Amino acid sequence: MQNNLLDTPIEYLKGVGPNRGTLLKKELGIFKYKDLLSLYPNRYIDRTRYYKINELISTNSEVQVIGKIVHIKIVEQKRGKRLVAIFTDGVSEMELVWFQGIKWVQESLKLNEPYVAFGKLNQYGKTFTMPHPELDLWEEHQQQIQKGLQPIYPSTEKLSQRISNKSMIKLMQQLIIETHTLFSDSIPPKLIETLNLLPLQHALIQIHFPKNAELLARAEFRLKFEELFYIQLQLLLKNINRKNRIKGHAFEKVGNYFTSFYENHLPFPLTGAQKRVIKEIRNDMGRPVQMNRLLQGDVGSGKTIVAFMSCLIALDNNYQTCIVAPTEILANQHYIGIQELASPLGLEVRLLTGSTKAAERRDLHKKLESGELHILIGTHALFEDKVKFKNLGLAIIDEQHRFGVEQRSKLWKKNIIPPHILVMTATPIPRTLAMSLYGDLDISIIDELPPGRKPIQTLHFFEGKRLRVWKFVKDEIQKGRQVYIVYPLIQESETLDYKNLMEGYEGISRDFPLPDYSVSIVHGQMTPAEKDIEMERFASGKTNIMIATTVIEVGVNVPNASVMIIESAERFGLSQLHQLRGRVGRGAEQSYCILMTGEKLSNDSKVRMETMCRTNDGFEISEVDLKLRGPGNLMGTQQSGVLALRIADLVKDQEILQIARHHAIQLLQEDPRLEIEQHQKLKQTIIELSKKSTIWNYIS
Ligand SMILES: Nc1ncnc2c1ncn2[C@@H]1O[C@H](COP(=O)(O)OP(=O)(O)OP(=O)(O)O)[C@@H](O)[C@H]1O
Repeated sequence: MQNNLLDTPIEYLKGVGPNRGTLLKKELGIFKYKDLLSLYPNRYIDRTRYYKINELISTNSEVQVIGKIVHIKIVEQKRGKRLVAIFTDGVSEMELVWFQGIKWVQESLKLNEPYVAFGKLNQYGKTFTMPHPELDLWEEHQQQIQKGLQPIYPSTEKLSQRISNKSMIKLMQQLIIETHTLFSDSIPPKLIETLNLLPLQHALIQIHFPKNAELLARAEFRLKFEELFYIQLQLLLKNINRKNRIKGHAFEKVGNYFTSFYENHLPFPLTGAQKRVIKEIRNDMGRPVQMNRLLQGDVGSGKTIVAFMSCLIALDNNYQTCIVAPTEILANQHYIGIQELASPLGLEVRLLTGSTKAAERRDLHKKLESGELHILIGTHALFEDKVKFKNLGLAIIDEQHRFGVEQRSKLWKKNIIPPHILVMTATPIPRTLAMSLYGDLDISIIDELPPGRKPIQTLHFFEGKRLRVWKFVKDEIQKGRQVYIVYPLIQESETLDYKNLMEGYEGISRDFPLPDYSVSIVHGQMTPAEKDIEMERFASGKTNIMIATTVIEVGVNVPNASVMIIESAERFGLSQLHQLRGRVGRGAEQSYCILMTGEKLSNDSKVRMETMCRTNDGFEISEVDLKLRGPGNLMGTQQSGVLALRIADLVKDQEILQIARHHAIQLLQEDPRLEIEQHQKLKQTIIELSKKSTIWNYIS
């Protein structure tokens, strides 16, 4: 579809004009013919069936009835006037009612002429009424082309006042008449045949004006497939292009650091999954092509050691490495973990965050430039221009969400040959989202937990059971364990009665008094140094209880902490709950996660609590989260461009997405540059899409 007519400004369409045109632009972002064409209906109403009045049963459903108006009256009541038309099909009667536009309607109604009345039903006593029906003379009704399922278009309050659904249908009919000869397929004929897809022209007509449910389903499939297929092609092409275009360091050498660590200093045997993933990374880094790999693993699956051993590959080839984390606490945790692994090898590991002192920074910058510094760990402070590596060979980016792409590319600019990139995610991402958001990256998954872990037991308690929970906590502390208690808010919300952290702190200090118990507290309003001191007190076992807000959500590693209590758990999203729970279960002891909530829970909250109690599998949890919250919310707004799908839905259309990805991969295996004749049209479409696509900008 690349004819100029489809690029015509929408106001030129017959029936639109400047005023409606402005509204369409403002309210629905429809600027051109082609934008209107892809305004797909929200739903459809079956207008193939005509009801007799004595067949009507349920109210609030939309029905159409054939009959004649035999009498019109105006009824005056305190609340105002209404126009009532008695409508009969020869056997029974019902009432058509108008509260507005009474004069105009009254003048236009014709007595004893056959009409089709369509609308929602109400019932008063035994009488059915239809307020503000869509009323067509039978003769006109028959002439309308549209007789199957009637589309209901997305609208807004403002728009519906000026363009009714009926007018929208007329506009769409007009548009299709004018443009349908221009729709031509970009999907290669072979694929259309393999998947038995409706040709584009049919699909577009059927999506707007479906003859029947079966054709509608085929049209939907075709258009959803096409949308997802094009996105997948763009992502995969991006990956191929990058591999062709962007050189990388070939780290062929397996040297002393890696070997010595593997042979002499491994703190534990690696799991099969860790070994497999390290191999994948090593293969990637051994080739003269930039690595762009996503490392996914559930909480506690052991990503840190994989990250560290990847660093060793670069270091063995005389290149530096860095690890970037989204928060200071997380950067700090990485620093502690990596430092511990690195110390037997005599590596220089440093931490750079917003709170690093000037003198420390100066020293760090110097060592970074001279190459004395091997592994730099930090926050986004690492992206500042002043930070200059001698030779950065690998950048590991720990992300909660896919953000910071521009910043990431800043790292590249620091080198002529860009570093290999390993993106780590703290939260498992549902497969479909991973395929869409990270479809341009190669993916490694650690799908196995270290051995000997006892699954965390998760229990949900209502507030009323508080004493029982406290008794349990005391017993666990008695056994030498440590406990986290997490609160959602720092300051009391005016509107909602949630636990306040400080109040909680006071309460807990009372319920768990010195000298038998000691309590640490960490929250967002403390300085990083204050947080560190408190974390350290807890980590070293000086305190038994850590009270915190979600600052401890990711990255905290205190194996002796075996109880996690989450207060007002209904306030947290699923992935947050799962992350918090992941702070326990890191040692050999049986661990517990206790979800405390108020008595009244929304349905969503119930599902969240049930899911948490049912499973420890982060991937399963992220699927439920995706269903509850939708892709946009799940991944943050930054991705809205990528996820602004016109017809497909990443939750409901997972199967179609997989088919689309499969065929996109297959097609590019045969023809990685889209060079063969039958793919030219497709190539053109993809180029056009990529020009304006947020996907493209977003990834580069
Ligand atoms: N193969 C293994 N065998 C035994 N213990 C392991 C193994 N791999 C990692 N661990 C231990 O498991 C714990 C969790 O590992 P790590 O901190 O790397 O997890 P993670 O994947 O980064 O999770 P999170 O994102 O929750 O921090 C650590 O205490 C680590 O020492």
